[in-house]
Amino acid sequence: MISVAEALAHLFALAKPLDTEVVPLKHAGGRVLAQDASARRDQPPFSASAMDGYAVRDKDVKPGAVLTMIGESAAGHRFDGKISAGECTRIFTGAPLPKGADRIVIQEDVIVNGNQITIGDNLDSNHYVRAKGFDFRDGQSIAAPKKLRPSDIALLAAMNVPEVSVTRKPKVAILSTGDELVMPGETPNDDQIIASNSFGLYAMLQDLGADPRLLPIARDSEESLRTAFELANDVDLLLTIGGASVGDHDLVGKVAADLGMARAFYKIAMRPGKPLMAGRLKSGAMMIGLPGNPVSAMVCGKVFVEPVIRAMLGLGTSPAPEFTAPLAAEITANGPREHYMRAQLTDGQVTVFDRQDSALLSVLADANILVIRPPNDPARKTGEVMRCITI
Ligand SMILES: Nc1nc2c(c(=O)[nH]1)N[C@H]1C(S)=C(S)[C@@H](COP(=O)(O)OP(=O)(O)OC[C@H]3O[C@@H](n4cnc5c(N)ncnc54)[C@H](O)[C@@H]3O)O[C@H]1N2
Ligand code: MOO
Repeated sequence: MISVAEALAHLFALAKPLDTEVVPLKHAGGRVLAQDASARRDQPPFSASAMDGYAVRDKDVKPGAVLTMIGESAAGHRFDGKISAGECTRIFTGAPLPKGADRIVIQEDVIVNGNQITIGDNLDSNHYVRAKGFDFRDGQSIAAPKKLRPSDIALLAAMNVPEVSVTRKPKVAILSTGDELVMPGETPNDDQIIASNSFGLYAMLQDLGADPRLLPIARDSEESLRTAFELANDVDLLLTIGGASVGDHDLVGKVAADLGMARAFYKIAMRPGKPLMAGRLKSGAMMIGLPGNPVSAMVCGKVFVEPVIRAMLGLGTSPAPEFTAPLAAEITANGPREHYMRAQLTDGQVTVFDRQDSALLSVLADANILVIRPPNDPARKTGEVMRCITI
């Protein structure tokens, strides 16, 4: 059995960044920017008022001073003239600052009488002017690679960038295997259960910005598995679930090998997740064979599939980000496999759940972190600091 770190290194060797495509901005949220995007103008493109009030010359501003209004500057409609000594214009938020003006006095600070204003006694020192290029300059860029958040999309729009180059979404097929499985909503017989982790992985992949597809459940026969593998000829990654262990009906490894899969590894010193396998299929796609136990598949999704998808998206090769936090209660020694334990982080303290069987999805749903225990980690006392990842 290889270590988790060795398995990740194998996976990163298989997962190459995908090609790119150009998409309109409204479809770019959550995608990964593949080429730097540069502003096509200054923002604001002119010195602009930050408030509703009066555009004035700073040197004319004194409590009690009377200024004559010679026009108006509104957003989208600048005042074309020039302000001279003793003059001002009405101005609104976002409007271009007229020539000659270098300050806004807000309307709350003046008394208006016809076309004259009198400056009040309680002025603040703020000029309320946003200089040309105050937000960003023409040519300023957002550096790739970057997963585009809503705030990035707003910035790109302001930069007058209508479309961006992004990494293609990885196409991922999810294949559940087993005679015992039916789809949610179907009527199982007495010996059957509902396929679950396939749906959890589908949601995880959607969140990551991949393009997942659920294949029909394959039965525990070589023929059914072969047919299902063929349905995944066009994908970047095939995730199989179950049939990975040593039982008589665990046929995934054999069928994959028969179909020409070049295996990178099988079995890792990890709990849950021991029978994980990976390799390259004849089609060129990557395959990751996940263990069937629901929690094992989901934990392997977090620890292996998520970094693989990030690598395919061009976001680099790094494991799930870790942090540390102290234990709220003691825990017993770990066994020989690196253990990813379901736990709850509350008020900065970690409570590791007692029940860690890899069939317990309810315990996974109650957890908000996984605590990582190295092989043979000794018993740990309250307050000891543990490595954790968010789930
Ligand atoms: N003699 C041994 N037995 C087992 C070993 C071992 O080393 N020696 N390893 C155990 C470990 S650890 C794991 S993990 C499991 C993994 O086995 P498989 O990957 O072959 O998975 P299955 O046997 O097909 O299924 C296990 C379990 O999970 C349920 N399952 C499968 N797919 C789904 C799905 N899509 N949704 C929900 N539940 C699913 C399945 O019904 C089984 O209950 O092997 C141990 N055995
Ligand atoms: O390695 Mo298995 O995934 O413990 O249940």
